[in-house]
Amino acid sequence: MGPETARRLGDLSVALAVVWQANPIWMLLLALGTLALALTPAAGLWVNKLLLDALAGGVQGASTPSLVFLLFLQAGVLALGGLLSTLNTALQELLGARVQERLSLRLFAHAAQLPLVAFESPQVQDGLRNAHQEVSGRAVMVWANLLSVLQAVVALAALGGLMLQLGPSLLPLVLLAALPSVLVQRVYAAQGLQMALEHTPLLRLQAYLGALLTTERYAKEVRSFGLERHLGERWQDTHRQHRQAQAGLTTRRSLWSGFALVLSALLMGLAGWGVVERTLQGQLTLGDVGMFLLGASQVQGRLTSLLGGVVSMVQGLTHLRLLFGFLEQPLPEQQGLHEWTEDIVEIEFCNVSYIYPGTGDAGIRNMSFRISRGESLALVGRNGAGKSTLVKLLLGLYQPTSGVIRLNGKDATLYSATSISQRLSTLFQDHAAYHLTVRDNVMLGDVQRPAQPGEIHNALRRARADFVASLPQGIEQQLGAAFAGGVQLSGGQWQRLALGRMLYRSADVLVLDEPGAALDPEAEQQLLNALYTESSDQILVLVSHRLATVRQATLILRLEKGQLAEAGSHEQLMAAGNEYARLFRLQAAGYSSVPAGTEQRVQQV
Ligand SMILES: Nc1ncnc2c1ncn2[C@@H]1O[C@H](COP(=O)(O)OP(=O)(O)OP(=O)(O)O)[C@@H](O)[C@H]1O
Repeated sequence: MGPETARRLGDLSVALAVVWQANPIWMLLLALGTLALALTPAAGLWVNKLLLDALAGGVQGASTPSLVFLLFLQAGVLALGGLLSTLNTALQELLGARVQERLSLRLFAHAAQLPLVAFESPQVQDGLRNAHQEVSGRAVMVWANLLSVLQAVVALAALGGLMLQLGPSLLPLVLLAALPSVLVQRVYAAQGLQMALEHTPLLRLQAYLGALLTTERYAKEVRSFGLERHLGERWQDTHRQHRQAQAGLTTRRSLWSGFALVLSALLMGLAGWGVVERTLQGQLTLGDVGMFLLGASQVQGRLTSLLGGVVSMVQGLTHLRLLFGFLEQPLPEQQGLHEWTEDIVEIEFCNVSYIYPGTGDAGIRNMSFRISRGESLALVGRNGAGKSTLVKLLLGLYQPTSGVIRLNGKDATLYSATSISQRLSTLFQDHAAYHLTVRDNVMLGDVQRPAQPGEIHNALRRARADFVASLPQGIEQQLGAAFAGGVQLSGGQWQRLALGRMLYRSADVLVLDEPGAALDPEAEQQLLNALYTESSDQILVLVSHRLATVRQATLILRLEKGQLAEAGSHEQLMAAGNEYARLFRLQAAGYSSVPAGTEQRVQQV
């Protein structure tokens, strides 16, 4: 057995185990129903032959009751087949939904454990997209395909037995006639899958462009920049590329299928001529002719199902490999890592560098500093200086390329990232706006503890989210445009909720990346003043471009091109008189001076 076959068999057993775990009784019922269904074509055919022979005999005086009995028997076989098909379809749907649920949860759990840096890679995004598509009923389909193969084998054996009664050469001819179509199906199914895989990045781009045109998040910008047509054309371009490739495949498949059908009709004609000849010679009855005519197409149908079932099963397993391959991807080593259980009272970066994979030198280099409980750290610097990268390292979202991050003097890499992150709480620059209720937006900050209304109100009060009181349904108010009854908030209001979420979590370290992004300067100053005083038993980390808001920080780090350019308190940095001092004076002058003539113009307005 080759490695490819061995892997397929391995995948088959995993797929069947998944279905079994979803519901073993339904799985067995489906097997029983399918095998019972396998016997109905031969039974129908045999009753049909008896009926035709009885009718032919009737001319010479066959009994009416036996004819009626045979008619009822035929209707009964038909009805049984229909019932079994309906039952099987229902079982497949029910099983499919259960399997989808279980596999989706496994996929989400796996994706959640992937390191952020893997998540940011386009290859992983492609893999995730492909894997996500396969969680639907694919595993159940593989089981159904396997059953349909068994069903076809049983049905073929029964039908073949009947056909052999008509002569030895008929069955091989009929079987041969089904082969060309199956071969064409096999070849083009493989090519279709290959194309789907090659087109994954293109299809993801297409879906992304479609989302830009249809989701509320981008609607504002798309309209104000008039991007509808431009984005629509780019979407159409990706769609056209995929459509053209697909059209080529469809055309070739259709031509070959047509050719296969003609070949198959010729072979069937040959077999039919044999039956007619023997009937004319009196060797076969009218019932036998009827049995051949119906049976030949039944045998063809079953053979097509048999080979088609094998093809679909192999194809299904190839698709499932995309999912299994994703789930088999190694996750960061968690074994041997300790659970972090202490309060974090000190963070130390020792010569820490982090370079983004594949970028050469983007990231941060040789960062060293220490900050303790009750102190605050401010990160300042131009766009792209490395502030957010440093924050992500501190949050454990990235692991240092070199150097060590120490928490309370202990190497952070020896502890599980999840247990450390429970001690941290963050307000991200691009924080989420959950289109759920106000309560949800806050309590998502700590889903581990039961939500206490008092604590939610407290977090909202500390975040100065006073606007919640004026919402028609207070903290139960649905927010955003995604669902009915949602109230839309301003950028600053969403940010205050994100702040409430951060404060709701009782953390040792509070990290605020650009809290002033959506707050007016006064609100930002008030908020930070409160945080500087309220967080006396926490460590506060703040990223800001407004230097007025960082002057109270215990330690200010100015980053430049990924490196530490200046470090010290506000007073020390001002006394040093370098870039920080220059920028601070520049910003302060900007706030205090009113350009000449402005007052006069304002009065005129
Ligand atoms: N996911 C990423 N992959 C590759 N490079 C990145 C990634 N994120 C940031 N970078 C690069 O790393 C450098 C530092 O970026 P970072 O986001 O830390 O800057 P920043 O100081 O937070 O900037 P800003 O003030 O604009 O938020 C930049 O050169 C940026 O291009």
